[in-house]
Amino acid sequence: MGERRVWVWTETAGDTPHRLSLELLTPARALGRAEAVLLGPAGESALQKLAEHGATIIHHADDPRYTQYLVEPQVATLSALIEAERPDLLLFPSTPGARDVLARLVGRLGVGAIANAVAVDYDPSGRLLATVPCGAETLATVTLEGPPPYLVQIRPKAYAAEAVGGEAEVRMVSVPLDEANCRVRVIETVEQPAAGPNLEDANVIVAGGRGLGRPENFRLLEELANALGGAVGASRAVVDAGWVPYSYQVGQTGRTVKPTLYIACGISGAIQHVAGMRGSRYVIAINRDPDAPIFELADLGVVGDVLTIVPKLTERIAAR
Ligand SMILES: Cc1cc2nc3c(=O)[nH]c(=O)nc-3n(C[C@H](O)[C@H](O)[C@H](O)COP(=O)(O)OP(=O)(O)OC[C@H]3O[C@@H](n4cnc5c(N)ncnc54)[C@H](O)[C@@H]3O)c2cc1C
Repeated sequence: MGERRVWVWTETAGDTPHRLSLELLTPARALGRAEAVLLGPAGESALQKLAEHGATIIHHADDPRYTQYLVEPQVATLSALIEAERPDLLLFPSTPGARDVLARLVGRLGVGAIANAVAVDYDPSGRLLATVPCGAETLATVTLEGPPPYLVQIRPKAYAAEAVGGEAEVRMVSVPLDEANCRVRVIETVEQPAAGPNLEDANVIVAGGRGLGRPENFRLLEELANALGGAVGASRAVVDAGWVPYSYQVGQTGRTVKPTLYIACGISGAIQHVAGMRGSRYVIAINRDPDAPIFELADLGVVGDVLTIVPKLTERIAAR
């Protein structure tokens, strides 16, 4: 058997590859020959960055319609490429766009896919193994039956992006783009301004839940986060209540974060919340209910009123 071909679905943010796609080049390199697929305009620096992170081949198409229209043209071209080249494994980042592409590929190609994986590997017999969290405490190892290609979507920060240096051959994709697939046009994109560091990049996250009582009390978390150089996150309960924007939400239907320190303030610790922050190195929980599930996972638990404890903590940290 020749070297495995592992493709990484690449999205770009501005003129740089999305950080989550760069992360996936790390397992791709470990499992075989890492190749990137990038559909849409991209500058030399984006291609260079992919090469630096270990892509040896970049399948690239620079037609602007790939980004002017939602996923259909990308899916049509990617499935034609897969049929023609038969890669062994495709890795997708956990972005909304990649989720959409993955689901449509499953329908088009009739193959299975694994979503939400935190690790991917092959066993000595060549069987694909992916590790997937099932709830807060359990990790399952799953595989895909049948012949490749296998499709696996990986969670953020499951792997670290590594600039290993290197050169890549850029192969321009020759699949013609069919106008019939250009049906859903992007009219406008609006970036929601976020204060403080991006949640996914933050080393410290101070997250708040319904225990804060009122939206105005999020100010206390902002002050603590500022003192620690961190970002503010939230549970879905308070996002649904309109206290903070969706961009703050941590959990199964929000962001997956992996900071060094996660301070959960007035958050009960529902499994859907824990799914998004269980990878945090240290967890401090402040909750007035000593039986709150969040304490099962916390390295340090403080039983008490978050509205009293957080300002004191901020004061002490700011005084240092
Ligand atoms: C399909 C699905 C997806 C979901 N996705 C997500 C998701 O992505 N993220 C997410 O967070 N949730 C998600 N949820 C919702 C989740 O199940 C919980 O409802 C939610 O996480 C609860 O938020 P909370 O902890 O803020 O509120 P609560 O569960 O109401 O907990 C509030 C906590 O605050 C404590 N408290 C109250 N007052 C104080 C005080 N003064 N001081 C200290 N502590 C206090 C209470 O003891 C309690 O533990 C999802 C649910 C479903 C069904």
